[in-house]
Amino acid sequence: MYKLNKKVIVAMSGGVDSSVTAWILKKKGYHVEGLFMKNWEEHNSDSDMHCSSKKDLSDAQGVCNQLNIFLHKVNFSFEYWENVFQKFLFEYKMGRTPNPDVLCNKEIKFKIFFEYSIQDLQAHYIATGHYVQKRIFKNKYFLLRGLDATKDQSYFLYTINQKVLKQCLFPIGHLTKCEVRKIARRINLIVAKKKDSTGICFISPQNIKKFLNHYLPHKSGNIITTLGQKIGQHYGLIHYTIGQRRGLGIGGIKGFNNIPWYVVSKDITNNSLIVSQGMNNFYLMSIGLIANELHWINDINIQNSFFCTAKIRYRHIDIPCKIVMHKKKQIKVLFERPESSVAPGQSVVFYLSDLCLGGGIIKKRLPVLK
Ligand SMILES: Nc1ncnc2c1ncn2[C@@H]1O[C@H](COP(=O)(O)OP(=O)(O)OP(=O)(O)O)[C@@H](O)[C@H]1O
Repeated sequence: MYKLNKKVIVAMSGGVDSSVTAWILKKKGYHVEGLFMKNWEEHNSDSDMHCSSKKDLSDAQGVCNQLNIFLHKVNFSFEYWENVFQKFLFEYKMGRTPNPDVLCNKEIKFKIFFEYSIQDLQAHYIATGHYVQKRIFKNKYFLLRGLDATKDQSYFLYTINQKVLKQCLFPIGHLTKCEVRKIARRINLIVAKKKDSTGICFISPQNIKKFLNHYLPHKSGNIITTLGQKIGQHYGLIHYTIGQRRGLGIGGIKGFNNIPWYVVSKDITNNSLIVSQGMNNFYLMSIGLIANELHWINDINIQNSFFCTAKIRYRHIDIPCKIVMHKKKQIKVLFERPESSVAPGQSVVFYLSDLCLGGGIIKKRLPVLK
């Protein structure tokens, strides 16, 4: 018997998380169908640049056969190209560090994937294998961090809205990755031992440099210190991010001590990379930031200032902070103590304990006063 005759479309990636998600929902009695989406056309890049969506599709199909559920396939590569990829490239071109996973969730998974499932496939819910949790209180929906702190993905989902959250299920959010793998092994899923995906949705981290080179004009230029001394050459500003230490190739320079060098800013006009020594150097430290493109999951009155914690990038610790209104549609985030390596373009996501409040895009950092 189907649970209350409720139909759920599970976003199946061919990975272990979404496969266990489908199994859990089926076991609970929902009418489960899978949906695999293709977001990238191979002819858009060299064949060795992208990870194989063919293999993922065949894994998703294999799991659906095992679980005896139907798998739909849909191609959103046009929408991905227009609404995610173009913005991703533009942000890189402007010297910022965008987060494609945040954009993909906002524009694809929890927008057109959602609409397609609810409207065209007439589902009551969609489900994904994200490590996040959902709660309902007084008819309002809340997004919580995943129970497994090492896998929590709420950072990537802060743009979700009430209407969508209402119809989303996250069946593995209260489990650890270890438990999910254990379930997969116990029920003999063909993907039980498949490696976790890393990096941008469709491209491995090893290929990101090659990939950006393929799409963006770039030229080498000078690496200069904050005092204007030329100390090396970079191979295209797009390849560097604020706070980056590795890959600069400028160790052991005559006249300088051995403290490591860090990227502190990019001078787009002069195509120069500005560096300074030490992770906590003055040029890298910020007392806060300005954020725009704000999204709040629940009603929050930002006219009044409030205290919470902020994550300035995925896998960064929570920073205690105060939020105050800045200009229209912008907020000022003031850290409890100065923080290193705030990178414009990244998302800043706010929490009250495990509750994800929402977030925005880092527009600029607020430097410490000299
Ligand atoms: N190509 C795809 N088609 C359908 N759903 C997808 C696809 N890629 C990702 N998803 C959905 O988004 C969720 C999170 O994606 P992410 O890329 O973070 O994968 P993951 O954490 O490695 O999960 P999985 O083990 O399921 O691949 C997946 O669990 C799945 O529900």
